[in-house]
Amino acid sequence: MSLRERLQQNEILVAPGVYDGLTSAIASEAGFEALYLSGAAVAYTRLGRPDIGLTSVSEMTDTMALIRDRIDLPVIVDADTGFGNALNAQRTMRFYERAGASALQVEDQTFPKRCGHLSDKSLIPASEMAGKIAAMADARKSSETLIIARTDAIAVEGFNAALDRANAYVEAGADVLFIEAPRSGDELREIPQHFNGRVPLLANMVEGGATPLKGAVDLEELGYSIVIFPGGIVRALAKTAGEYYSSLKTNGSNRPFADRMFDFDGLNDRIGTKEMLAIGQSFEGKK
Ligand SMILES: C[C@](O)(C(=O)O)[C@H](CC(=O)O)C(=O)O
Repeated sequence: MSLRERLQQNEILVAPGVYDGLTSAIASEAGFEALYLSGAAVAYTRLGRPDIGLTSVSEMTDTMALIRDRIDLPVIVDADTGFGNALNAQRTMRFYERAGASALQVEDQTFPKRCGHLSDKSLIPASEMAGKIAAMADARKSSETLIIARTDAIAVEGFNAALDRANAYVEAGADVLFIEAPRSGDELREIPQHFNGRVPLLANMVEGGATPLKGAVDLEELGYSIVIFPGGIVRALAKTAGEYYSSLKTNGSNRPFADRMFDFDGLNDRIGTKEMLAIGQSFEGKK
């Protein structure tokens, strides 16, 4: 089922953040129907840096291609600002689509962007963003590749201006709206009331960010169609990694940490080593 078809169902789509083949494989095994390739998660893990526009379109495209080679689920990919103007955004559309993206999320910040939950953001004019969305729609090979328009206006121009921008982005051809960082339960509630089912809405849950955290059931009830949990996996893994390395440094051995990690077979089971080797052998005429 395409992402577009899935969004016609009433049940909210929960897309966890991923950033490589391993996280995608594990998330897919956990039973999710779609994944979110988070720019923040790529910046955090590959660069060890904040989400402030440092990652390139090539790094994101490579990551998308690796994920597509590993799993079959629809992947929503973070395209940040499109990595420049409308022409850059078209190139990003072509790259991501070829790498296997099912949806691109593009935002109206100036370049270099910053995480929507950091302060001091700035925006391009709404008309320029509308042009970027139209340019991306023009560049896509398949109308099944969705354009998710994000506005960061709440923090910069206020709540009503964000709604105005979002309306303009739907006019320009956005398939889904992502109003970034509502600051209260009221704002979170008012967004679906305003759009009243006219366009699917995405909610973004960032642990410790500007928006009160809600679960998928509550967000579905409010009227959201998609919820992403983009950076949760990195926050979980970074905590474990810190504890793991300090335990190894202190103890000179992984024995005290053994019940918190896979052993050799455990990890191989997780990533399907046996099955893969068997496929390889079958092509070598050994079985
Ligand atoms: C959605 C987001 O753009 C991302 O890169 O995943 C980030 C999330 C985060 O920083 O945790 C965002 O700007 O909200």
